[in-house]
Parts: sequence; structure tokens; C-alpha cells
Amino acid sequence: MAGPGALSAMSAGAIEKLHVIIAPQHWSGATGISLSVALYLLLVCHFLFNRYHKGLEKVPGPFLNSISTIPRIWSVYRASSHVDDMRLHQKYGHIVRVAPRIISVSDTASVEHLYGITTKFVKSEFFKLGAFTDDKGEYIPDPFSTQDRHIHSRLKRGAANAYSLASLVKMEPLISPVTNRLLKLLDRHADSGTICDFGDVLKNYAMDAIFCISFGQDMNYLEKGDHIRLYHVLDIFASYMAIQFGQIPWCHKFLLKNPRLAEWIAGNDTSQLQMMDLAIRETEASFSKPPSDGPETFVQLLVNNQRKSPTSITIDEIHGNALGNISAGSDTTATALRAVIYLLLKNPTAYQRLCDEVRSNLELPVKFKEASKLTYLNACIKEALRMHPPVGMLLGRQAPQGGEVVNGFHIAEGIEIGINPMILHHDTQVFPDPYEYNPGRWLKTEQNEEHLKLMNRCLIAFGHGRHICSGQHISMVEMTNLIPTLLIRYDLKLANNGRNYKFKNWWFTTQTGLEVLFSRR
Ligand code: HEM
Repeated sequence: MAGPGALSAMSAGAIEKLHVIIAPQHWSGATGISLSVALYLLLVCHFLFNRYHKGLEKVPGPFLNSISTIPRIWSVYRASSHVDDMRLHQKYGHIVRVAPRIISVSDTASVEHLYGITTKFVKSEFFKLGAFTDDKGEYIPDPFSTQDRHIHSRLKRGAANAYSLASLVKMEPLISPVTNRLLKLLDRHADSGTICDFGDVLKNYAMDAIFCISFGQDMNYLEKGDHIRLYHVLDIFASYMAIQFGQIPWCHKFLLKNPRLAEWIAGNDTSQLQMMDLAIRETEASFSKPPSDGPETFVQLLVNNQRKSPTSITIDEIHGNALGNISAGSDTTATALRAVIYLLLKNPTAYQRLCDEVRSNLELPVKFKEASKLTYLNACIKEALRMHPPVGMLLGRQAPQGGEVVNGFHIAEGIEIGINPMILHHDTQVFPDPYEYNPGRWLKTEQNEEHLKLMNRCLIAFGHGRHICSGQHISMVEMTNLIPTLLIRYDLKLANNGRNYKFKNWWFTTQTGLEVLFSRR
């Protein structure tokens, strides 16, 4: 067998032969030139194919973006593609070709066209990465990842009552133990005068809360941190979804689709298995449990639906929905909560006005039913979702069979097109002075009724229409409950002389550096 010593034993002639085989300088000059020309021509053909693909050359945009995906990948990789895209929209107008096969739109009329209930556009391939598989590797359909309209409608119908506001208001007591644990933790910071990394705390709070709503029990992230390494998986997933899968989907089969590579990247991670195990156990327990007097969990409601109509939702789909809650509903809610708190603490007048409203109208423990009536609280939540939507890249759709005209341009079948909430939310026609934090813009007056309707239509932090976020009421109940709770119990101040927080935009606009000082009132 040839080992490392074998090379030294090779004859000088054999080495010379090997050298001839691998060394390019031994190619004849003519072969080298032909190869270079062929490569060059191939590249030119590729660029031309991209540029003129399906007649997209008429859609305005930078030349480089129309011939190659590289500028787009670079922009997304730097985690601030919304800034680049905003500049492109300012230069080219409401419709821009941001990559050879990706179109960004920013006009208000396209909201209904692309996302309305009767839209012909379907979700782009991008969402497929969010899919869960069972232990045999079979796809478990869930509303987030499926591109099939019939499956999507059935899944939405099968879980509609569990996601309804009425059910979630009943589930509110399920998150009380989590809120109490959070308050104990914040009391410790208040009593010791230490700075709290509130961004991290909110992430753990949102994780425990969504577990409690879904399963009636949580993993105690607030006290134990990321002990099942779920964040590790979700973080890999977020950047991969935005960069590799989102911009160069064909790479997927060589990357995370390869189970060995996926296993290597995720390390010895058991968080998915632990979550699946919990979902299976809770579903089974819900089948055997008699209905209790306490609030029903999300899984229990779905199990009841299955009992009443076995074809409405399968057991696997119950698991898919419950697991989807964890991945779609923890970081997004935490991001929204961070934005609400940060913007308030940066704007003392708004902070004081909200404190006055909640302190004179509510008492602990806060109930969603009362808190949701407070107009300034609602306005502060909407303004934070407008300025810092937790999803900050295109809500991608695929043009339907035969293509479709959008904003005066024919978009060929299969081309990805979408609106970025971050960009629409900064449209000066809809939101004058869009970079100003102004919760008051959401308050109703006699003069602004029509304009408010337009603003509400263009607030797409939760999406719009057919695929509007299933969990929006879960997040709204959590936010509407927690923010007044904090303001009633504490005075809050940004630490480090009000240092700004930072955020990365890899589809999810996750912030870091929200450091807060709490003092008891
Ligand atoms: C502030 C918090 C949240 C924000 C900003 C948010 C944002 C979004 C957005 C923008 C979409 C639409 C994607 C599209 O149209 O392409 C979406 C869809 C979805 N979200 Fe959320 N989300 C939040 C919380 C949650 C929670 C708590 C859950 C579940 C517990 C959840 C579950 C889902 C699901 C299942 C979908 C897919 C809906 C469909 O396609 O029909 N989200 N979310």
C-alpha cells in the first residue's frame, strides 16, 4: 500500500510524468488560449441568459444585479440588505430587479395583489427550508413551509380556532408563571442595581411563553438559558435561510440537505429531538386526558379538532404546527418586544405618556382584555412594529403560471417577487417622516380616518392576507400583557448613557445590546 514514504521511492521518470499530467505550463499555448476563450464565452452566455431571462431586462435595476447573484449575496451577507434595497428603490422607483431572478416591489397597491386572499402568487421556495420532517425523513406539512394551496387552506382551517384571539385570551393564564419568573429575575437586578441584558432576557421570556401556550409547560429558559441548544440551531437556520438558501437555493443539496453535513454543522444537537419528543408526549397525553377546568393548551385544542373531525388535521400535522410555533414565534416576539421597549426608552416624552396611561388604568396582574383597550399602548406597539419589523427582507412569492403584470411590468412564471416590510414601512407617502418615532400617528382623529386605513393596510409586520401570520394574536397577547406589567412595577432606563442597540437583518431582524437598568416603583 502506498504510504507517505512512497513518493520518495518514485523514480525520477515517474515524477516527471506526473508533473506533465498535472502542470498547466505543459499545456500547449493554443490549448490554454482555447480553454480561456471557452470559459469566457460560457461566462458571457451565463450573464446574457441572466440579463435577458424571460424578458426581465425591462425591470429597472443595477446592471450587475441583473447579470449575477453575487451583488445580492454580498448585500445579504452583510446583514443590512434593507439599506441597499432602500437606496435602489429611491433610485429606480417602486419595482427593482435586485438579483437576476428576484424582484423587490415597494408600492401600496401591490400589497393586495401579491398577498391578498385571492392572490394568484404562491409562497416562494424560500419557505420550504422551514419544514419539519418525521423520524423517517418524511415532510410534515405546516402552514409556514407548504407551497400547496389546498394543504395550506386545510391546515389553516384545522388550527384556526387554536390561533384565534378568543382562544388566546383564554390561554393568557398559561403564561402567568413565566411572567412571575421574569419579575423575580428583574427584581434581583433592581435590588442589586446591576445592568440587565434585557434583550437576552426577553428572548428567554418569549421562548418559555410560547412553550407554555403550545404545551402547557416550558423549558425554563429564563433561569437555565439555552440548555437544550435551541438557539444554536435557530441561529444557524436564520443565517443559512437568508444567505445560502435564500439567494443560491441550488447550493442547498450540497449543504444542509446533506444529512451528514447538517449533523456536523449542528454538532451533537438534540434540541429538535427533545422538542419533537415533547410534542409527541403532549399530543398523546391530550388524547387520554379528560377535559380539565383550566385553560386548554394549543396542542389540546388541535387534538380536540382532530377528535371531532379526523380528516381536518393529522397527528403529524399537530406536531408540525406545535413545533412551528416554537421556531416562528419565539425570536420574532422577542424582537418586537425589544423594539417597543428600546424606542420608548429613547423617547422620554412617549415613555412618560405611556407610563401615565397604563399606571392610571391598569393594575397587576395585567389582563389582556383591559390592556388591549389602551390606545396609546396599541399605538406604541404598532409604531415599533413599523420602525423595526421582526422580518426585514422580502416576503417572497412566485409569479403564477403564465406570469403576471406587477407595477406595469410582466413578471414571468416562477420569478420571485415580494415586498420588504422594512421598506414599505418607510414609504413617505404612507408614513410621513418615516424615521421619526411617532406613536401619535396611529391615534384616530376626525381628519385622519381614511389615511389610518391606508397605514393599517401597509403595516405588514405580520404579513397580509392569505399567509398572514398565524401567531399574530399570540404575540399581541404577550406584548399587551408584558409591557404594562413592566411599567407598573418598575422605572426603566437605558444603561451605558442610552447606547443604541444593534441589529442584524438575516430575514429576522434580531437586535443585540439592549441593556437596561430597573428600579422598583
Ligand atoms: C411579533 C411577532 C411575529 C411577527 C412579526 C411575525 C411575522 C410573520 C410574517 C411577516 C409572516 C408572513 C410571511 C409571509 O407572508 O410570507 C408570518 C407567518 C407565519 N407566522 Fe409569524 N410572526 C410573529 C409571531 C409568530 C408566532 C408567535 C407564531 C406562532 C406561534 C407565528 C407563526 C407563523 C406561521 C405559522 C406563519 C405562516 C402563515 C401562513 O403562511 O399562512 N408567528 N409571521
